[in-house]
Amino acid sequence: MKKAIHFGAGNIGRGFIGALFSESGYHVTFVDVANQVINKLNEEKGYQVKLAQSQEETIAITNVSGINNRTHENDVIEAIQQATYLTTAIGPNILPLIAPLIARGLAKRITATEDKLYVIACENQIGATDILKQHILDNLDEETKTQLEEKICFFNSAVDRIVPIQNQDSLDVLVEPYYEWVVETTEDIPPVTGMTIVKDLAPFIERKLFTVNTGHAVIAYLGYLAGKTTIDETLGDEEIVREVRATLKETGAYLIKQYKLDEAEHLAYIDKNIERFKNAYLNDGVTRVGRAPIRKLGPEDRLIRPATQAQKAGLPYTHLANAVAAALLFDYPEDEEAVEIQEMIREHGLAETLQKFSGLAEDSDVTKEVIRHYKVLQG
Ligand SMILES: NC(=O)C1=CN([C@@H]2O[C@H](COP(=O)(O)OP(=O)(O)OC[C@H]3O[C@@H](n4cnc5c(N)ncnc54)[C@H](O)[C@@H]3O)[C@@H](O)[C@H]2O)C=CC1
Ligand SMILES: O=P(O)(O)OC[C@H]1O[C@](O)(CO)[C@@H](O)[C@@H]1O
Repeated sequence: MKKAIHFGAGNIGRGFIGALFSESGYHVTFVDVANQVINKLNEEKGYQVKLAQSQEETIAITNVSGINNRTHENDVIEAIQQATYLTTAIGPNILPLIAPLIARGLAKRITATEDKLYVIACENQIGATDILKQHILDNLDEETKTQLEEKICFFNSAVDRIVPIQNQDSLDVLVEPYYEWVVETTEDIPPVTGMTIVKDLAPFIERKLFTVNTGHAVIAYLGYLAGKTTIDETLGDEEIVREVRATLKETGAYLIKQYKLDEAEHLAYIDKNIERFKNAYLNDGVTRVGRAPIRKLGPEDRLIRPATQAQKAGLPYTHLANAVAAALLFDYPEDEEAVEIQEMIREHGLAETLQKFSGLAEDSDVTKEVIRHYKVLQG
């Protein structure tokens, strides 16, 4: 049986990527630090993926097991020897932490087999696999690096499926029915059900990140400010729906210009995604979708990059600036990054905060527009 090793047995790991490998006839070894999940995977050897929709539909996932990478490093290295695919869905900030162990597994593998291994990071981040690859290379000597280039293939990808926080007592995962997994390669690679291959990922990942993720983030931050709990509840507020659509028209104008997209098709894509967000069966919390605001306010991420790109192209970005202001007001005390932003604003002010986390010059037009909106939202 073909094997895949997947880092991160969380929502996307079990509910999307691991599930697709299992459906494609692979044995999936999940690697995670969550002992409870790993033990359950080894005891139950399967779980259900439940579709968040009115009619009940579940998919049985079989042929799975788990390894705890904190306590069983050698087992992870062994599993890397056996795998055809190595994937991650672990969070962009965790990639540097798992890279040293992956590097050890790859160093052993390239001396033992000519078989190719395909590495794909499935994270909400532009160039996540390139970033993972760099962290892996940083842990290898020059000779191993050269051998690695011949035998290990690294492909960037875009992953799109909404998977909310789950009941932690069960391995079962509730997911939205829709999904898209786009992988960039020109090679012929072993087929995986549900994987779409493209030669150039840039338009796909930017379209996805700056529509699905920008839209979702706007709802989360405005919803949080309005005292809402879930995404669908927030979208019951027509004023917020208008603001989301206006923001996505701004990212859309940039995407249409940059990638020569068909305008009508892109507007339909925006509408489709707003409908996806309204799925009440997901019961998706604004604090999950708004999580990790420092990452979300990063220069290349879903709010800042479309704003700075729009500004450079002479396109409007005022609704994006409003979204950034709302993100700066996300003071959820259980989110470490939200707490850090609030401390930074208190101690150093807004302009310095945006300079530090978003790479914006303190006197830039985007910064000025964000500060203007911040004052309005703050009331
Ligand atoms: N949930 C969603 O709807 C979507 C999430 N994504 C992306 O997928 C990635 C994963 O997101 P989720 O599955 O929602 O997160 P999650 O929190 O459900 O899963 C992450 C898993 O990684 C594990 N982990 C954390 N640190 C680790 C370490 N050092 N070593 C091994 N395992 C570790 C955690 O225990 C957890 O099981 C993120 O990059 C996210 O942006 C992308 C599309 C949709
Ligand atoms: O997973 P992140 O990057 O924290 O952001 C949450 C976002 O990603 C998703 O999980 C889906 O791509 C959405 O639910 C949301 O837009």
